[in-house]
Amino acid sequence: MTVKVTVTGAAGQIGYALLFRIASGQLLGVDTPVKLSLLEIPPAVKAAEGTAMELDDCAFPLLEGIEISDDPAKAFDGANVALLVGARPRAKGMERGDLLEANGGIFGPQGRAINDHAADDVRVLVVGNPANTNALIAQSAAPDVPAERFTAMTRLDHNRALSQLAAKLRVPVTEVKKMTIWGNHSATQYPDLFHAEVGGKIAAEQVEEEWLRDTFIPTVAKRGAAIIEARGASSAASAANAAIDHVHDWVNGTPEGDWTSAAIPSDGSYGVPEGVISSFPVVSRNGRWEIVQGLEIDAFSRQRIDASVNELVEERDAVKDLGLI
Ligand SMILES: NC(=O)c1ccc[n+]([C@@H]2O[C@H](COP(=O)([O-])OP(=O)(O)OC[C@H]3O[C@@H](n4cnc5c(N)ncnc54)[C@H](O)[C@@H]3O)[C@@H](O)[C@H]2O)c1
Ligand SMILES: O=C(O)C[C@H](O)C(=O)O
Repeated sequence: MTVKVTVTGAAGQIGYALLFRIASGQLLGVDTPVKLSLLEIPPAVKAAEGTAMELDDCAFPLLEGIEISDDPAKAFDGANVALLVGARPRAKGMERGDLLEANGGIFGPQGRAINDHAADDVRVLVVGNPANTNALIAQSAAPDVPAERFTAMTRLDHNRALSQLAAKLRVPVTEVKKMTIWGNHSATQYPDLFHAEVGGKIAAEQVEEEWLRDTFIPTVAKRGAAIIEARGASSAASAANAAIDHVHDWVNGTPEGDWTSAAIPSDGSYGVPEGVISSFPVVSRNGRWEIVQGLEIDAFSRQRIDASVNELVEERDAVKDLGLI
């Protein structure tokens, strides 16, 4: 059956890195035909049309059609997968409240359009920052869609953590298992090496304590800013790659004996207040994310998880005060 994938911010740099991979079958598998729906704001529709021309020019066997719109109701009509990439970036002099409010004006209406027009099985991944709280805004505007279908992306942080650890221990990334990113997709996130394993042994026991605390955690947590500094623009191909990984695993399942990271609505696990969209260790079974249960959390990890979750609670309270949820 053909799957309709809606991508917002389709003319942006992540959109450009994402759409061709979706159309080639990397999002859902090489047996699944896709229809793409591109949502943009009016001044960027022409650029989206240009990208659509290039998609046509690839003659992808799986790509059954492309629609372009500036109307969320049309763009999400019948969507099975919604990738919410377009967001309002922080401008000079903008306070955090202004940023949350500006994004509320995007993710509220998009959430409502998903509620009213998307397919019953819609799965939503929010990439646009601040991703966790934007996902919460969209979710609260979509009361008829099960809350668990709204997720935010921390898979890029997860992949960054895999790569940093593998380089440190000089092993292939495939040897690193059970990595976890906890909390917010922000500099407070906590990449956890106390449950990660390399060669079947706990990763934290294979690195120096100082490296873990003073190099690994800040390198992963501040990698987004380091990329902006180096490239002069935020991560795009790696962000698109992580979005592909997230949806692919959500739909197709995570491998046995391992887990991944995704920001999903909390059920109260690990002391994270219910409803907050926080990153957890997760597996996907039968098309649903499940939080990995029963991990022991020591004092070091507890403090860091709490710091990031507190930031999420503050963001939630701020958007509540603004009437956005
Ligand atoms: N979660 C993550 O790991 C992660 C990683 C990298 C980037 N990001 C975030 O992803 C977002 C997109 O990044 P980018 O580099 O593609 O940005 P970009 O500026 O290149 O593109 C954003 C696009 O979104 C469009 N847009 C804005 N408002 C829209 C709306 N209401 N509806 C539809 N489209 C809209 C813009 O016209 C633009 O084409 C940013 O918020 C960025 O911070 C998140
Ligand atoms: O866009 C950003 O602020 C950075 C981005 O979220 C990233 O992690 O690369």
